[in-house]
Amino acid sequence: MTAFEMWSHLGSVMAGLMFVWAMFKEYFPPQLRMHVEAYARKAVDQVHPYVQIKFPEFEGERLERCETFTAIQNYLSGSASATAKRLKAESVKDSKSLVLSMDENEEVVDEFEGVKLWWSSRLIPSQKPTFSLFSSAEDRRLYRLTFHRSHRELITGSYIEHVLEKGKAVAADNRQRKLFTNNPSSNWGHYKATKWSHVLFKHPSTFDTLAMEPSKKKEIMNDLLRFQRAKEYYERIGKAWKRGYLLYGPPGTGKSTMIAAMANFLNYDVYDLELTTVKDNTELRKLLIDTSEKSIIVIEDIDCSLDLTGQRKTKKQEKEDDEEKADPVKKMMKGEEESKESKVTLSGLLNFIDGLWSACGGERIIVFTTNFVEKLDPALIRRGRMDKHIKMSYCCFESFKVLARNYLGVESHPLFARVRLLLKETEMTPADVAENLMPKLDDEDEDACLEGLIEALEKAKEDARKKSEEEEKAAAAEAEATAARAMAEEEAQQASSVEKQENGGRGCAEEVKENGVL
Ligand SMILES: Nc1ncnc2c1ncn2[C@@H]1O[C@H](COP(=O)(O)OP(=O)(O)OP(=O)(O)O)[C@@H](O)[C@H]1O
Ligand SMILES: [Mg+2]
Repeated sequence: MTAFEMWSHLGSVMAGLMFVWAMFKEYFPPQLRMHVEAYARKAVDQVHPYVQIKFPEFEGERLERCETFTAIQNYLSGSASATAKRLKAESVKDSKSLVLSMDENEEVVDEFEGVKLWWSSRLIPSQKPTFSLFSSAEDRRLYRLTFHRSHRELITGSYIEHVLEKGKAVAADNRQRKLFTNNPSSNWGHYKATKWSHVLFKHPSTFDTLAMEPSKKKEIMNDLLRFQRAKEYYERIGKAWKRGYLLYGPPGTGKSTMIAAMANFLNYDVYDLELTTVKDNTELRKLLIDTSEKSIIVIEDIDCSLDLTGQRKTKKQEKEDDEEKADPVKKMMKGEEESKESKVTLSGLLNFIDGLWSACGGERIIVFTTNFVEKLDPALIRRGRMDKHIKMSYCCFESFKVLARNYLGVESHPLFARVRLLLKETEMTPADVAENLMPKLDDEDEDACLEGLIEALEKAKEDARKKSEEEEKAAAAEAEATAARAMAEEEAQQASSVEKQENGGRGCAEEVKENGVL
């Protein structure tokens, strides 16, 4: 029997005595009875000065697993595995490793701000009669917290909150991260259908393996860390706990790789939002509300997903609209066509980023990627919406060194000097450099790979030189053609003005003549 069960027993005995006392109290005069009652209660409190709180595993009419219970289980997993003698290993939903919790009737001691508390685990047997010696599925577990009544305020005020917060943090560290993609809304109505489908997120990219200028990389990592730790700051300034990143640069410079590295660094889920399958702004809103905290919401190639640029109608569109009004058949056909297209608008997206998102909890990062930053509407990427603009550029020597370490395991090599020079003179994406560094044959060593890369760089340099020569030639030819056109136009203009003068002279003469006649 544990110490607290002894206390509980003593408490029950005292309660029993109180009951007996109540039976006989009728025989005592009221004045005396009040005095004796007060003394009796004080005596019970003296011998049992502890308060207990129960946290059941299931709650509500539908007996859903209580989040508080799971948080306590996670919180206690550390101290339970260190001190409890009998443990239970359970695979908790979304957890990547087993959670160790104390077995029934075990007890662990915890300390908070110098105050000692006791946690125990209990099993409440099912009410239904059973002949099994083992616990049945109907049995319910609970955690019981016991503390001295003098600490009631501290425990109910801050300790329980501390336990839940820490428990959730343990769960977040231990959780299996997921990559979500949105389902077409036509499937949403189906039985058990969800707005998002997920797979386990196991991308190997990290900031360590990401090829990028070290100072730029450090800056991004610091920015992410600052964001992650800034819960109180965002609360204080009254802003939603969110941050927007715009990654732009040519294809193959590592935009998608960077998103994976961010997710691994922050331990967040990733929601890959495919805008072209989202029918309208209402659907967009529903999807975004359905995302969880600690997540990165990604919209790749934003310039291709939507016509986010010119929102105003052109003259041609206005004319078409007028024609449609006059012709109902044309209007119907256009309606069908439009319904096939995405009707998510720039304003819908901006409303979400600014307003709605702010209302649905915090710790979310949104990342937009594009190959053509200049095509984007300035309203979409202004600071505040997209807080940080990150340019992903062609491979520099520092980036190459990271790739050489990743792909070949070499930190330095005599051929590095040549690579450095060539990378300064030509533009090659990290994706192409990586491709060239990858051994093509089993027996290809680092020398062969580096030589292959040098060859590719030299070829790229030569191609770029030829291309620029051709461009120069084309530009010169174009300039020549323009000059010739301009000269021809000038000549034509001169000829027409001479002709006019001649005609004009004749006109005057005729006039004079006519005047003369008059
Ligand atoms: N900066 C980088 N660091 C490490 N690997 C990179 C980097 N850039 C590209 N790669 C490699 O090239 C491949 C393609 O890169 P990634 O998909 O990230 O490019 P992207 O910029 O997203 O291209 P796109 O604009 O076409 O989507 C990656 O799988 C990765 O192996
Ligand atoms: Mg990409």
